[in-house]
Amino acid sequence: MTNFCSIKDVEDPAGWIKEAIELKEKIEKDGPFARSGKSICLLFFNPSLRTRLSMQKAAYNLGIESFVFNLNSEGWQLEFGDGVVMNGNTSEHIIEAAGVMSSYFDAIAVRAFATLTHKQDDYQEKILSQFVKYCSVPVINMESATSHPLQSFADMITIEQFKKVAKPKVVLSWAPHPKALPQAVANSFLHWSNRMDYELVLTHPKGYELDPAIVGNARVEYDQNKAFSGADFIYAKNWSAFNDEVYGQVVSKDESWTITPEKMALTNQAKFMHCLPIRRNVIAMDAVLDGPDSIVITQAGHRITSAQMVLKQLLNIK
Ligand SMILES: NCCC[C@H](NC(=O)CCC(=O)O)C(=O)O
Ligand SMILES: NC(=O)OP(=O)(O)O
Repeated sequence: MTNFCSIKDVEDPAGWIKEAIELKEKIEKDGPFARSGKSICLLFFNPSLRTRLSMQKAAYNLGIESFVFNLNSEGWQLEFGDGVVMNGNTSEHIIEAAGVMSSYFDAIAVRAFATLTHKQDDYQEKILSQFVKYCSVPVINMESATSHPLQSFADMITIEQFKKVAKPKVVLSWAPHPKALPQAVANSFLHWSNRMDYELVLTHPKGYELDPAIVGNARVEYDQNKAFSGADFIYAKNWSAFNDEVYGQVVSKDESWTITPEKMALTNQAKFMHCLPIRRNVIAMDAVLDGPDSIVITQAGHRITSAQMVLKQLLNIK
C-alpha cells in the first residue's frame, strides 16, 4: 500500500479489521512501541478534534513522532493550479510545499473538506490528488472532499465489535442540520459497508440522493420509519445535496428526520452511531445520545484503532 486515500487502497477490509483489533490489544497489553525514528505531518485545512488527536495518539502508540500543521491559520496560502501566474493571494505552490514536507517526514496526512460549490473539483479530489501527485512519501486522507476512510474503517471495527447476528441490518440515515455539510462521511460509510456482509439500507428525504456509484448495493428507502424497522445499527449523518443543480445545498431541514427514542423503538434495539461532532437535539435527541444503546464514544475510540493500523502499514512499523 502506498497511500491511504480511499477504500481502493485496502485490498482486504475484513482482514484489516481483524488485524487492527489485534494491534489495539497488543498495545493495551504491552504498552506503546519503542521509538521508531519515523515522523508524520498532520496537515489541516479544516477544524478537527477526533482525527487530530486520534492520529497523534496512534502515532505515539507506534513510536512515531507527529507534527500538526494548521495550514490555513499558520501556513502560506497554497496554490494548486497548473501554470498559474502567482501574483495574487497564494504565496506557495503545492509543488514546493509537498516536496519540502516529503523531505522532512515519512508520511503526510491531509484534511481538506469539499468546497460544496465546485462539484467537479470536489469529486475529482482536486486538493488530495495534488498531494498524492507531488508528495514523494505516503499520503493519508484525514477527510477529503468526497471520503473519510479513517472514520469508516473505525465504523466497521465498531460494528464488528457490537454485532449480535452474522449479517446485521445497518441503516445509514440522513438527519437534519442547520449548515451545508459534505457527503464524505456518508460516501465512505457506503464504500466500506458495501464491502461487508451487511443488510445495508440508506434512508433520506427526496433530494438527498448520493452518487449512485457509491450507493452500490445499499437499498434506498425514503420512508425512515420503514428503514428503521428491525435495524441492528442506526448510523446518523447529515449531508448536503449531491445532485448537480443543487450541489452542496441544504434542500430540506425536515425536523421529522431527527433521531428520536420513538424511532429507535422501531429497531431491533439498534446501536446508535455518529461520527461526531454531533448537534444535540437536531441530528439526534439527548435521550438517544445519552441512552444505553448509543455507542458514539466507543466508536470515536476506534479512531485510534483504525489510525494505528494505517500508520503501521504505511510506515512499515515492526
Ligand atoms: N469529520 C467528521 C465530520 C466533519 C464535518 N462536520 C461538520 O463540519 C460539522 C460542523 C458543525 O456541526 O458545525 C462533516 O460533516 O464532514
Ligand atoms: N469524526 C471526525 O472526523 O471528527 P473530527 O472532525 O473532530 O476530526
